[in-house]
Amino acid sequence: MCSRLIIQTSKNSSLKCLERLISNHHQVRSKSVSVASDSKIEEVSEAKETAPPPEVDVNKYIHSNLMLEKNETKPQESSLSFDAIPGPRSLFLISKFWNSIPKLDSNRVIVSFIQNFLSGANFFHNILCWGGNKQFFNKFFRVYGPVVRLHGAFHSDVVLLSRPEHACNIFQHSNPYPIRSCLECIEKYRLDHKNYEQAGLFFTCGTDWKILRDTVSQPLLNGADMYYQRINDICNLFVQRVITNRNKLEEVGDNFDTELYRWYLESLFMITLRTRTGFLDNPQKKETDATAFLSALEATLRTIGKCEYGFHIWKFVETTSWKVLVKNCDAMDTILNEYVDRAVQSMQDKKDQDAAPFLQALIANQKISRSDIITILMDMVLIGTATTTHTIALLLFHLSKNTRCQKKLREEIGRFKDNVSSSDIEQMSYLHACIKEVLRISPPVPILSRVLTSDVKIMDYMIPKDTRILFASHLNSHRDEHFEEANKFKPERWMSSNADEYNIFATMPFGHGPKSCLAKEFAENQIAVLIFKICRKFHIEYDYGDIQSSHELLASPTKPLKFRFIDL
Ligand code: HEM
Repeated sequence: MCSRLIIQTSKNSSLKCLERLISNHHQVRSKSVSVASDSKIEEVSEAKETAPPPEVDVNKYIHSNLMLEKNETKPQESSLSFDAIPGPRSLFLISKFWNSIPKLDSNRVIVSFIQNFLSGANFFHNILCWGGNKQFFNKFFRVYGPVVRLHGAFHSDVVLLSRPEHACNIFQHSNPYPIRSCLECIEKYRLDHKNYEQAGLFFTCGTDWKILRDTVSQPLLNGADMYYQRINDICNLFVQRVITNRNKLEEVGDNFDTELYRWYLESLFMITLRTRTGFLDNPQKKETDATAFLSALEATLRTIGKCEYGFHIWKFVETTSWKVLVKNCDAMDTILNEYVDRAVQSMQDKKDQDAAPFLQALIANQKISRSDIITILMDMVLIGTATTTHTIALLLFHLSKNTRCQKKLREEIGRFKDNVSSSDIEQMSYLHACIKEVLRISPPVPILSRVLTSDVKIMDYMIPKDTRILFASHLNSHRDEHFEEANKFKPERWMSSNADEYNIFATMPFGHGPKSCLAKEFAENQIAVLIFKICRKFHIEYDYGDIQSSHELLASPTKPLKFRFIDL
């Protein structure tokens, strides 16, 4: 599996810069680059080649009822070439020009630079990845059909897909170590700026990724189970803040999204580090670690969008956005290190073997370094905050517009005592249906991305290994062919006896397969407890029109969350 690429350069360029150029030359993020001093550049696969990947039964990721086209499951037979896939002709012509350059120009470093800077498909990939624009995707599919190819310079093409059967085919052909390619600015921050050995769970692949993932998943759930009482307390604190912050009309201000961030971070650090961090402390007069962390996080989430869209100029020049990103990530990194130090110290002082199972599991694993612990926690902050709070905001909105659903949910919730346990939450089937439904209508991560690890045949087209795939899964949520009255908020659909017949590839809010969201259960549980507490206490209204999902890089609600929380 080791791919080797030797590139000669006559220029005496900076090694660091070359590393970047070469690693950017390829989309496959699993590889690292080492630079030889004799001006030869070698790319070597970082994956531990000696350890073959374990056999994985791909069928377990595929829904039993799923209808596959016969020719897509069989070994590849006759097929149309990759070049036959339709796509914008202008990109095709531009790519023809750029693809001819290596033959004319011996200086491939410059070529590599230009590739990254001007690659048409990279540009589109950056815009579309993680969300892009719904109309943009729809237009491509309307004009070119269900399989669209965006030609890129130097063969860096992107294929756009959306149909569930195509997703099934992609995931079925994925190997046990899938690769995704996005959020490159965070990857660069960690590898180049912080000089960490690994970029973190979200970015790594191969056996390194498997070690991180296996170490983290179960202890995260154990931590949540162990600290249920404290999760209750943190939600109660949040409800208390709502009561304090409401105006005379019982309406919260337009900083309610930040309030949700506070709640999420307080819960996350309680569960992972067994530490109270003070995000919900009142009043927040002076600057504390919590307030500094929160403003750095908000700035980071804003800046990630600026860095990721369009051309990635920051790969070569320190742009303003890049500097802002570094400053704020550094600030979070410093505070996170302090939190971890405190948690470790407290574990040692108390000699409490059961404390912080999450942190203990990480520390106990010799293969996990201190920087891995930081990147794991940081991924949970960066990915978990936006997705979890987005889901809660959109669910509150749908409940406010569907008073029948709100009433039904309250009836279910009323059957349980206020201090809720994990088994109570498990029994609340309508609450779970509401969460599933809001994730179907407005998935916080609307686009899934993969880099193909083998050739895959979609319809009659053969798509080669290493091609980037963007899968616009959110489009299916709004198609009546997959969900009756698809645009309506109908939690009941998930409780009917027919619910099993929905195609699992028609809605994938947590992604799919081995690299799907590692915190699905954790997130659903956190959301459930907070919604439980809110609906127990308040009737919810919203007077400012329709809140939708922004479909940006990390989706956010399109309107201020000025809910009315009316005492029951
Ligand atoms: C409603 C809440 C959430 C949604 C909808 C969501 C969705 C997703 C999606 C779509 C992916 C990419 C999956 C793929 O490519 O197949 C992902 C990955 C990931 N999510 Fe979540 N997520 C949520 C909450 C969280 C939370 C709370 C955490 C952390 C505590 C988290 C941690 C991660 C991590 C670490 C990954 C990368 C996993 C890997 O590469 O192995 N997510 N999430």
